[in-house]
Amino acid sequence: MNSTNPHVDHAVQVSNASMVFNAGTTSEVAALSDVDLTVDPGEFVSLIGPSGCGKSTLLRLVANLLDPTAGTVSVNGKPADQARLDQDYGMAFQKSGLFDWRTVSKNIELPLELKGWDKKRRAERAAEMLELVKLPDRGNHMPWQLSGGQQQRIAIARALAAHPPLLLMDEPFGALDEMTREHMQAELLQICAATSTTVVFVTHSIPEAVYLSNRVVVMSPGPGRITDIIDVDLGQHRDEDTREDDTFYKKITEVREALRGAELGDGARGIEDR
Ligand SMILES: Nc1ncnc2c1ncn2[C@@H]1O[C@H](COP(=O)(O)OP(=O)(O)OP(=O)(O)O)[C@@H](O)[C@H]1O
Repeated sequence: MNSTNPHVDHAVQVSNASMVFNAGTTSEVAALSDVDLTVDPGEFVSLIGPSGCGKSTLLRLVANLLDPTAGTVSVNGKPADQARLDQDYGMAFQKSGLFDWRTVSKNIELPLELKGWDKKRRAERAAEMLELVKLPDRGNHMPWQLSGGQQQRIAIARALAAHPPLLLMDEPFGALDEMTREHMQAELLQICAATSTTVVFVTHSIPEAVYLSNRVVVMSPGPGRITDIIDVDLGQHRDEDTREDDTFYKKITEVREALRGAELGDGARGIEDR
């Protein structure tokens, strides 16, 4: 299944991290300032906040796509660069990032190839993942023959294919229609529960953050920082009825109020109430 080390206390630990782009120039941006965030193994944590508050930057630090200008980031108990080399996480970002010269199946198989899986096992897992994202007959298509939402589902299938211990997701469901989005949310939760996968998830949708998460991290811009962390406990077995629960609505209100508090004077740009 996955290689979560039960002796590792934290899946992700970000300590005193700051990120300044273009330091010392007229286009200097303090994207993150003094961010501390610890994510436990098996937890689902969402990052929410207005456009430009540093959500993607924080996720990119965890993925070791950026190095912080100050502070440290560790993943699975190792420095972030080592975790990247060890392929300790899967990623699904805003843009699908599929390779146009590989078929859909070959895209999904890519992380499995890197892990040395044999051809038969790779093909079986790719077929399983295509079923999961409800595109069972698209394996031999090229990515550019699919719609934007379908490409995004394939990117999610690829991120999940190797059942990595950690998933880093940046608005992965943003391009999907509402029904597919809710279906993917439910599937993601099931997979994560079955495989004890930890998830750090960036979203603009308050209900999505509340439905999925154990904790919702609220951020604010100028410079990007964490202003609130809200615990959510909707139980293990969330289903469609969960979305009608009083607790669900209460938590949505709590997150909305935390965002308002974080954004006083900055408006609620980019936050969806759906
Ligand atoms: N490579 C970069 N070079 C310079 N500035 C950057 C770079 N990447 C991000 N920034 C700046 O850092 C700040 C945080 O950006 P980031 O993309 O992390 O925000 P976000 O909260 O994910 O926004 P959105 O919700 O719009 O996706 C922004 O002001 C952005 O312009």
